[in-house]
Amino acid sequence: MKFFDSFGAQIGSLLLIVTTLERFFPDQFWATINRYLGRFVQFFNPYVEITFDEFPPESYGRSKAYAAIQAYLGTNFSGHAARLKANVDGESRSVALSMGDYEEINEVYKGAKVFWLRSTTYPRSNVISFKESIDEKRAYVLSFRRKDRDLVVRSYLSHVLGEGKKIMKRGRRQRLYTNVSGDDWGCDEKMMWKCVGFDHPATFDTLAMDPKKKKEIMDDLIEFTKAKDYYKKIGKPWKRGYLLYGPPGTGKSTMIAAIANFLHYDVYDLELTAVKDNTNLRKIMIEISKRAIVVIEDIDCSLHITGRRKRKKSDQMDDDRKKDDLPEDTFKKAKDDGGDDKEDSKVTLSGLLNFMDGLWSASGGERIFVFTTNHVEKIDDALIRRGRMDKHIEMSYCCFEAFKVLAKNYLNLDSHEKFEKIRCLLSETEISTADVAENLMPTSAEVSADECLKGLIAALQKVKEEEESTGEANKMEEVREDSDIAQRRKNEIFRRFNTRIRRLLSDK
Ligand SMILES: Nc1ncnc2c1ncn2[C@@H]1O[C@H](COP(=O)(O)OP(=O)(O)OP(=O)(O)O)[C@@H](O)[C@H]1O
Ligand SMILES: [Mg+2]
Repeated sequence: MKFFDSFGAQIGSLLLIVTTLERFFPDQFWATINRYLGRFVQFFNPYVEITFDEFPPESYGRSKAYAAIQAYLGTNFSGHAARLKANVDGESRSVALSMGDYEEINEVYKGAKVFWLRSTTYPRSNVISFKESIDEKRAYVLSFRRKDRDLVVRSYLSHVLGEGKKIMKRGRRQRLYTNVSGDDWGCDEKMMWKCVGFDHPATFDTLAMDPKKKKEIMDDLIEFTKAKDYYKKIGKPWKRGYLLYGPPGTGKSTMIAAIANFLHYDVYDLELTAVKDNTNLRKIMIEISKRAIVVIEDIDCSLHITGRRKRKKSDQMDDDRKKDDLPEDTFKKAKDDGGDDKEDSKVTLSGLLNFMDGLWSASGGERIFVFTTNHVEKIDDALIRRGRMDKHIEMSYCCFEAFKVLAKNYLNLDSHEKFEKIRCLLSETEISTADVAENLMPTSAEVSADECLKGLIAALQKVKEEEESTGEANKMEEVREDSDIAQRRKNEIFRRFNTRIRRLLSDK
């Protein structure tokens, strides 16, 4: 007891001395003391330390080296560590293990003993929270003896990074990313993309389109993936652009899924309206991994980047009203609600072009850009010129070849007596592939393939009749318009003639 009393008193006096010294000497003095103390300790320390930060301050995004080390250690040493972190992949139910905080493991490599420590530094905060902070700084620290420096730096590190990359590739699932709205990044710019596993079942086998066109696209994709050296030789970034255009329900989104599954690439679904400005667009770009498909759906609906981007949105709405024949009062309300230029996103055409062609676009490589639109004529030519969008693919209304793919997939039919009738009707009507697919899907197990085809024929006939009646109506409208114009012309001639006669009479 006596010992503790005197020990406590000594600590108390020491603290008093330190506080007094702190008050009399400037911060600089203490920084210098610290530095020399560090050097002194370092001089006698037989170990060297290398730190691999998860988010190195001098570079954008998550460190690839950190991810590779995590995979390497998680796979090879999960049996040795006492505390582990588990990352369970919901759909595939696979479990990826990684070292827990402050867990240390060691390994002997070609006679050299190395130590790995996973460290986490927490931000200084006055608020106590039990939730994982987004500002935590995680790192792996590698320690080894000075004498092994060459072996570790030259050989061991490349062994770890190489093996880690291989493990990551083996256990990798395709992912579907979507960008988080710029406002929600807060101070954490690591959260630009959110992702889920990509499980879309569409493939080129299930994609209904002309087989010749399909093969052409598949060949183009294969050529692209093999052409790394070629792109390097001609001095072009290794990327390719596809523009998919056509009416709704003709398979544009399905085609993107088929491409992703064919190449086993991740899909980055870029929602441009959620990107604040060009700077954010560039930051987002840098985060995209290589071997990725960057998709911008309905590009014509993105503010500021369509062909007539300099016009005010309200002018555009005036045109739309005329086209859609909306009643004046309904239109006025819609215009008041959203017609003014609320600039949610300030991404401009030049920002987008820079995103695709600029210096940053080449970082990573092996990227495919896909734009989709229902109105190709509305898009600025600069955006879709050849070289930027290398391939323009029209997804048009369902043709007989596309129908045959659907019949095989949905009803397991290669041929049927009703096919001929369907072929004739398809050549006379404009129906989306989605509508045809809908009719081919049996509503219950009792519905036979024959009944499905009958249903499709009925639907096609209905579409044909509607098209004919609208065609008639349009013709009548045209005739009426023509006669109106003729009448107006007649009136105008008559008016001029009258004026001239009156002038002549008054002159006399
Ligand atoms: N070419 C096709 N091959 C196979 N299925 C198709 C095809 N086109 C449409 N479908 C079916 O119709 C549904 C809608 O198709 P999808 O979303 O790909 O059309 P889209 O062209 O992207 O339409 P939108 O322009 O409205 O986005 C799909 O889920 C699919 O079942
Ligand atoms: Mg779509």
